[in-house]
Amino acid sequence: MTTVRPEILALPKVLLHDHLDGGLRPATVAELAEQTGYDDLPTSDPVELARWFRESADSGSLVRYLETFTQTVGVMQTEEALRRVASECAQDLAADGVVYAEVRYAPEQHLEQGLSLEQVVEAVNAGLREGERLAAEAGHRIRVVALLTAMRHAAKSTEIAELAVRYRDEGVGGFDIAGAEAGFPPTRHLDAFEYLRRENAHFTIHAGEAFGLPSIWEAIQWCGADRLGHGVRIIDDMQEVRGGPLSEVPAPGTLEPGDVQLGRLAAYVRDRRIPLEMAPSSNIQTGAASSIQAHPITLLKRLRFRVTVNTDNRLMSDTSMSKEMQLLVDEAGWGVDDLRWVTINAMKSAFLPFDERLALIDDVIKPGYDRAG
Ligand SMILES: O=c1[nH]cnc2c1ncn2[C@@H]1O[C@H](CO)[C@@H](O)[C@H]1O
Ligand SMILES: [Zn+2]
Repeated sequence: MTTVRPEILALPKVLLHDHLDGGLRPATVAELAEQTGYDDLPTSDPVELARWFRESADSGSLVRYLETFTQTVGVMQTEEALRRVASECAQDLAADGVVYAEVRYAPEQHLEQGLSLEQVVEAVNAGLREGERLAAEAGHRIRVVALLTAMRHAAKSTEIAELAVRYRDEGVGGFDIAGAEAGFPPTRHLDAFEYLRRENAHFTIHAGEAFGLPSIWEAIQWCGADRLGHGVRIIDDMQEVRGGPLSEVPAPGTLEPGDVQLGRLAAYVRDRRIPLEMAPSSNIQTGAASSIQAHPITLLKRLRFRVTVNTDNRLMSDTSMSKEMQLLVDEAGWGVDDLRWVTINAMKSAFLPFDERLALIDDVIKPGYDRAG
């Protein structure tokens, strides 16, 4: 059990990778199931439900981890449910000190009871706006932008990319692909990515989580991703100077920068400042990393890759931005300066216009960290 210290809770945070359908309050899952007639939940007790999600997601396999989303997606099939989940998401993030968040979800997964893609996007947007307003009334200012995800095993990516462009001035910041990685390379969706580039739109790709370097390479060099979802496996393209591949070093997080040599792809990712959206607890659950102490994020930070800290799925990992930060402090030797650095990294990497990113850095993030001393 991680105990979050008040100093960490008070820090301003920026969250780029958080799934709307991975962040429901357990009590809301139970209530929505009741209201919408969903009867497949393993239990309706919120405490048991919270444990069920965490334990089921703890499988060490991305595919089994993803099975738990059947339950959350199952209760998010009406406008009212989507609006409520989005509103609570914005409020929960704000209460955790998050000042800017990009929250993603796959509109194509919310059509089971007859909603259109547009109704899904508009219901989520209405909920996010309501959540921002309620958070501000409670004394926490937050800005939340939606990212639209297409599922990599499906064939809707061009349609979803068009949806993201259509709503880009109404609360949608960009596009993503997610789902099981092995067998579904990002190049399957090349048409969608080429369309987005022609439209000057932004996108991130889940890559290098369950699957290795080829998926990272495709995401960047074929698809042109602005950012990588996770990208943990980039360490497979790094060598220990005197030894073998870093992926075989038990605790790469403890190596010094001088001990490490980068391959061409890793060097490219660092040279081009490609943001890595890492989520330590989630990466342990899916088997992409073995522990917080051994997580490559600490070495990558020392090597000055553009790393960011994220929650991925707060419900499945029983986590929050504050908990992820506290874990890195307690188990990987991070200090407040490191947290400040990754927070500014994240804000620089946001799918928001440059002047707005700068304003949040100068007016909110830096003063917040200065106050923390
Ligand atoms: O870590 C992850 N890797 C890949 N896919 C994911 C991860 N977390 C969630 N999703 C998938 O994204 C969908 C839309 O939000 C979720 O329904 C889940 O299937
Ligand atoms: Zn994710």
